Amino acid sequence: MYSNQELMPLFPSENLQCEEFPSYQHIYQNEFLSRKHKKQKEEDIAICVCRVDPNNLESSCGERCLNVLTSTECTPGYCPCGVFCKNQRFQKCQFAKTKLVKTEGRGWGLLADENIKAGQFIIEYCGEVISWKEARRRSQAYETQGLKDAYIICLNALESIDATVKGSHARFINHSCQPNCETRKWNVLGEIRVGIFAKQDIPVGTELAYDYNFEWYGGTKVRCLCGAATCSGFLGAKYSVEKIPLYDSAEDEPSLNLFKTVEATKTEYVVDGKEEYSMGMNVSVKPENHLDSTSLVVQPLESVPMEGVVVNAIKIEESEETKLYPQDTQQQVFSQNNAMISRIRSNSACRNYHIGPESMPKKRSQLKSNGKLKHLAQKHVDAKHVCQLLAFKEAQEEVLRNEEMKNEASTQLASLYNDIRPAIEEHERDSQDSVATSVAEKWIEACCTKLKTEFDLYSSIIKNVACTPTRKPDQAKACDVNSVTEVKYLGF
Ligand SMILES: C[S@@+](CC[C@H](N)C(=O)[O-])C[C@H]1O[C@@H](n2cnc3c(N)ncnc32)[C@H](O)[C@@H]1O
Repeated sequence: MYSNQELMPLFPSENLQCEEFPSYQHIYQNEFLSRKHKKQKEEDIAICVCRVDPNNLESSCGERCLNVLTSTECTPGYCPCGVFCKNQRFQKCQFAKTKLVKTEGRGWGLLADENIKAGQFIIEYCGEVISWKEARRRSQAYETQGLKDAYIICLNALESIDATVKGSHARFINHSCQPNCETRKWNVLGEIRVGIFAKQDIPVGTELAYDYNFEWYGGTKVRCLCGAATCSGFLGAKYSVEKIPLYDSAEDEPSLNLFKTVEATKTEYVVDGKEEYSMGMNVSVKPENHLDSTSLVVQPLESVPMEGVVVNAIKIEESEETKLYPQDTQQQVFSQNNAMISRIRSNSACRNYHIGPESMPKKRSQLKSNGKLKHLAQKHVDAKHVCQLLAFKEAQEEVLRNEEMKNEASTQLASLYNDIRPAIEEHERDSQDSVATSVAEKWIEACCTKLKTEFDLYSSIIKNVACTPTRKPDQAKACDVNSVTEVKYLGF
């Protein structure tokens, strides 16, 4: 942490007329460059169950409010606490008092101008909301222009906030490896916003700092002057930007067919005759209350057309095996059709749902020991082919019945996909953060039905293959697999 002596408060933040002072435009809310600000749909509004306590008005929508617990601000007009609601801090710009200071070696910084309590919302990190691609372009351009300070942080998997040209005072908060603040993401009227929150009680006059390693899209490596005993040496930190994994908590591992692989890199430097190193950067943001850490703030590959919508790079091996496991035509259409593995963050809990015909998480078993992907083509047993091998009519009928149910569920899922595609795509374009809960629920239900019917089919096949007498392969081949009734029962 910085001692007060190291800091030189020059003037209160409202007095920005100073020759030295960097030129930027002060803004009070994010400006969206590549899309419109999202309009919250009524069905997506999360309404808490808080009640106003007439004896304690300050307690309305406190820490036990359902919305607060899920890092969602209450929507005016919908909150049962009405004007007494305390959960609209971003919306009402309820910032702590801060002051700009000139630091030694670290440019400008932001100081607490009042005692701040642990957990308190301090200020919103505002700027221009841009795509990751634009962030990368700008970052390189700023570097080329020789800009020393970097102001781009991650907002979500596809977007960043750039406070270089336009921003709030949060742009002046410096990095510390032992920070007194942290960034948290909040859902405010359907948009994700980044706030700086106190990690601990912060006495007036203390410089505010958070750990950039979780946030920052810095360009060149900068020697860290935070002075902390645990200082990592450089800003921009644990993983190099180019090698950030796209981590999806639902899959519990980086998905290799979608994103670049992770490699913690170590970049070596010689500083003051000593060899030092920095490690790459991590860019996740902790949600309020640390309920989970599903925020995905990573760099998608160029080839990913939009968030979560990927061309499934499935390689189908041509072999005898494919006769027994022909690809389900629907599955193929889906795969070729940019199978959508969409990340839907529910309004409330930053949970991730997968939406899309190929919605099943990839299992660890898909990885060979050498780290390469096994062929990911999902195998679908040809039930009719299996029936050829079964000797009993009952067994064949059971398998075929289950197959029919599975096919029905697949067809339903396919038609539902077409029904909800516009809704999904609209949301993907608008924010990549939320899809109407009703859409997600419909989809999840259909996915579950399909999974259940698949399970029933495969378990009936396993059961019957294990328990029913089977035919010899040559006898089986002679049968007409399209009609069960024509199968001759040989009865072993
Ligand atoms: C978001 S800006 C912070 C405000 C900046 N100091 C200014 O004057 O505008 C980030 C930049 O501040 C500088 N900086 C922040 N923390 C630092 C630290 N601990 N050590 C050295 N430089 C730091 C780096 O130049 C970094 O690119």
